[in-house]
Order: sequence, then C-alpha cells, then structure tokens
Amino acid sequence: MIEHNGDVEKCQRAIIQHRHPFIEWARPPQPSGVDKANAMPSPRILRTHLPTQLLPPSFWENNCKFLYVARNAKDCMVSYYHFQRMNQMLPDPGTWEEYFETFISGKVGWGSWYDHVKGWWEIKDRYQILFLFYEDMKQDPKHEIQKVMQFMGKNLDETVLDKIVQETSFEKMKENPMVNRSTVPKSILDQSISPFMRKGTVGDWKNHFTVAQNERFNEIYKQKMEGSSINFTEL
Ligand SMILES: Nc1ncnc2c1ncn2[C@@H]1O[C@H](COP(=O)(O)O)[C@@H](OP(=O)(O)O)[C@H]1O
Ligand SMILES: N[C@@H](Cc1ccc(Oc2ccc(OS(=O)(=O)O)c(I)c2)c(I)c1)C(=O)O
Repeated sequence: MIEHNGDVEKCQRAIIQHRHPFIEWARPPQPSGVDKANAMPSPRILRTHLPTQLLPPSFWENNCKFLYVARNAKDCMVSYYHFQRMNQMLPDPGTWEEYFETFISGKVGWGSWYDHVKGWWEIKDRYQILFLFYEDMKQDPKHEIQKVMQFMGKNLDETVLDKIVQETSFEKMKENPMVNRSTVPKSILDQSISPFMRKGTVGDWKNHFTVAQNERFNEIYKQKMEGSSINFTEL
C-alpha cells in the first residue's frame, strides 16, 4: 500500500501471491516464486521466510532492502502450529505436546526460530535491513508503518497513512480475498482446519502453554538467546 501511495484499487488488482511472490515456493508445473519474480520489473517487493544463510547471495550483492518482522517465540510457535495443521504441503505437526518439542528442537520449516531471529538481528546494521517487531506493529501500527514509509523513501501524508493503517488491520485483511489466501486450493491450504488469518493477537501462547511448558521454554530460551542484545516485549 505504501508503494502505491495508499491506492486500494491498485493493491486489489491481483492476489498477494502474484503481486509479491514467495521466493522459496516451487510447485511444478506452476511458475515458482523465483519465476514470478524474474518476470517482474524493478522495483519488486518479494516475500520470504528464509534465514540469512539461505538467501541467494545476489540479494546482498545488489544491496536490496529488507524488512524483517520478528515475533516473540511463544506466539510464533502457536501460530506456526496452526499453520502447519492447515498447510497440507507441510508435515503434520502432531499434537500440541509433540509440536512443542519439534519447535524447540528447531526441526521445523525454515529452521530454528532462535537462529533465524539472531541471524537477521546480527547483520541488521551491515545491510539495509529494517528490523520490526510484530508486537510493536500491533501496539502502534501508525508509528511502525511510518518507519516502513521512511525506509522505502516515501513521504505520504497523514490521511494516506491513516487509510493504510485501517486497510492493513487484521480485521480488514481477514475479509480481503486478495490477501486472506481464500483463493488457494483446499488441497494446499485447508482453511476449514484453521484460517490463514487466524487470530492476529499478541499473547495467544497463554491459551496453549501449560505452566510446565512455559517454565521449560523460559529456561531453554535463556540458554539459546544468551549473548544476544535482542529484546522482545515482556508478554
Ligand atoms: N494484518 C495483520 N495484523 C495482525 N496479524 C496478522 C496480519 N496479517 C497476518 N497476521 C498474522 O500473522 C501470522 C502469519 O504470519 P506469517 O505470514 O509470517 O506466517 C498469523 O498469526 P496468528 O496465527 O497468530 O493469527 C496471522 O493471523
Ligand atoms: N508468510 C507466508 C506464509 C505462507 C503462506 C502460504 C504458504 O503456502 C503457499 C505459498 C505459496 C503458494 O504459491 S503462490 O500462491 O505464491 O503461487 C501457495 I498455492 C501456498 C506458505 I509455504 C507460507 C506468506 O506470506 O506467504
């Protein structure tokens, strides 16, 4: 929306998967995310979940801009669990108790949460990386969107900014077929199991973690994140 100065119609011209390809997605004979990206003129806005070490070197060589959104590990685990339940391309996550162990061990798609977040955090000042937190976006979306706007070299006025805040709210996006993945076949994303736009809240882990799981998680978190200067808001 920032790219198109808040023009809703331009943003509604096609589904997000076509406007902003997911580069690691490949499912022949459909064009892959990379095929779609290659067919687009610059400037392009692409999506990825890749950790730094798996990103094609050309991204670094060409001094691309990156917008990284980090989310607290506990809510990520919950969100990813439900995503894995509904995404028929990913392994069945099993029970919550089983998934809890899988997530902690880092044996999930795109790898360990700890390594992923630390990896991007550590290089953020060496490249053009805007590092944002999901929790801040929820708390003060206008402020965070302003940061993105500046990062993109845009100067939009207050009314446009307010419109972008409104249009990108969870409630609006959940109903928007251009972004809510309702066009993806059920054989890939089965939204009757769990919607892609699920809850969009901070602290949903409290509805999933047992007291024992929380204590164990906090202990492991301390070990894995030791030495890192990254700080997530206490939930
Ligand atoms: N506009 C928005 N506002 C808040 N949360 C959003 C959002 N759009 C997507 N999300 C949430 O982001 C998560 C998916 O992230 P990703 O695309 O990186 O996998 C889901 O979290 P929940 O499962 O907690 O609802 C989804 O609901
Ligand atoms: N943050 C990611 C989350 C995500 C969403 C969907 C998804 O599964 C698909 C990815 C790409 C797909 O092909 S295409 O529509 O882009 O051509 C399809 I079909 C399903 C995965 I894996 C991850 C996001 O924002 O996409």
